[in-house]
Amino acid sequence: MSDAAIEIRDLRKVYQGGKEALRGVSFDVPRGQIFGLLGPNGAGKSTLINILSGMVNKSGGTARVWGFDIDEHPRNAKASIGIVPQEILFDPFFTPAETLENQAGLYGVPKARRRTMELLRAVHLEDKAGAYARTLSGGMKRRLLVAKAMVHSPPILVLDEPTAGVDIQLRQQLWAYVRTLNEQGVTVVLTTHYLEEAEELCDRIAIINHGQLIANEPTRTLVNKAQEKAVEVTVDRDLTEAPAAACFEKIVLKSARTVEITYHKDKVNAGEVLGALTAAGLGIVDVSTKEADLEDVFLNLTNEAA
Ligand SMILES: Nc1ncnc2c1ncn2[C@@H]1O[C@H](COP(=O)(O)OP(=O)(O)OP(=O)(O)O)[C@@H](O)[C@H]1O
Repeated sequence: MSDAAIEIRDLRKVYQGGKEALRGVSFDVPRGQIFGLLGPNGAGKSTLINILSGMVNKSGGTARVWGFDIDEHPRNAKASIGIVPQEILFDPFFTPAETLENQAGLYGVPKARRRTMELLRAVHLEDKAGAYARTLSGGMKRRLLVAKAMVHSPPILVLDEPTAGVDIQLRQQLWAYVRTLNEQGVTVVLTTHYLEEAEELCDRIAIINHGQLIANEPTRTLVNKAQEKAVEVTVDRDLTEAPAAACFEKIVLKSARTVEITYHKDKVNAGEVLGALTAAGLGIVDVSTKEADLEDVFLNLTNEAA
C-alpha cells in the first residue's frame, strides 16, 4: 500500500455546460500531516473534495483514499474519510446527540462503539447534547459538523472552509481540536481562504488556481519563496527623508529614526542592505526582520500562473 493518505492523479472535472473545474490535477497528501489546499474562489477546491467524498463524479483521472481507489472500492474509500462540508446542513429537529447517532447508524457503527458524548465533549457541545440543532449558533453548528465527520473514526478528516463565519475564539477551539486529532494520527486536509491560518497549521500546502495545481510544497519552502523581504532599521540620528540605494526595492520612513526597507532576497542579502545605510553615513542601532507571509507567495504564484 502506498504511504499517501490521498493520491490524486490527473484528476479532471468538466461540469455539464462545459465548465472545466479541474484540468488534470495530481498530488499526494502524506499520511499524518495537516495539509492545506488553497486557492481563490472558484479554483476547484470544493470540486476536488466532493469527488473524494463521492458527491461529484469525476470526468477523468484517478483518486485513492487510504489506498482505496474511489471507483474500485468506493465503500472503503468513503469509510476512510470524514468530510466537514462548506455548507451547514442539518435536520433542525434533531438534537446534536441524535445527529451523531443517526450518522453513526448511517456508517454502520455498532452501538457499543459509538462515541457520541465523547465527540460532543471534544467539540465543547456536551451541554447542548439535547438541544434542537436549530437553536445552535453558527459556530456551534460548525463544530457539530466536525464531530459528525468523525463518528466513524476515519483516518482522514477533510474540512472545506471550516472557519467561514466562525468567530476567533471558536476558531481557536476548532483548531485546537483539529490539532489534537492530528496528534492522535488523523491526517487532516483543509481548504481555507485564511492564508495565515494555513501557514500556522499546515505542514504542507498545495495551491490550485483555475483547476490546475500551481504549488505543492512544505509550508516553510513555500513561505521562503516569497522574494520580497522587509527589514526595519533604527538609525542613530533623525532623518528628514529616507536615504536611497539601488539595492532597496522600497524604503519608507516609519518614524524620525526608523525606516522599513523592502528588498528582493534573490538579488541582495540583508548585509548588503545594511551596508548601503552605513555607506550613507548612518549608524545602525537596531534591526528587525519581517517574515514574508504566505499572502505574498500566494499572490506571486497566482499572478505568475495567470
Ligand atoms: N455543479 C456545477 N455546475 C457547473 N459548474 C460548477 C458546479 N460546481 C462548481 N462549478 C464551477 O466550477 C468551478 C470550481 O468550483 P469549486 O466550487 O470547486 O471552486 P472552489 O475552489 O471550491 O471555490 P470556493 O472557495 O468559492 O468554493 C467554478 O467555476 C464553479 O463555478
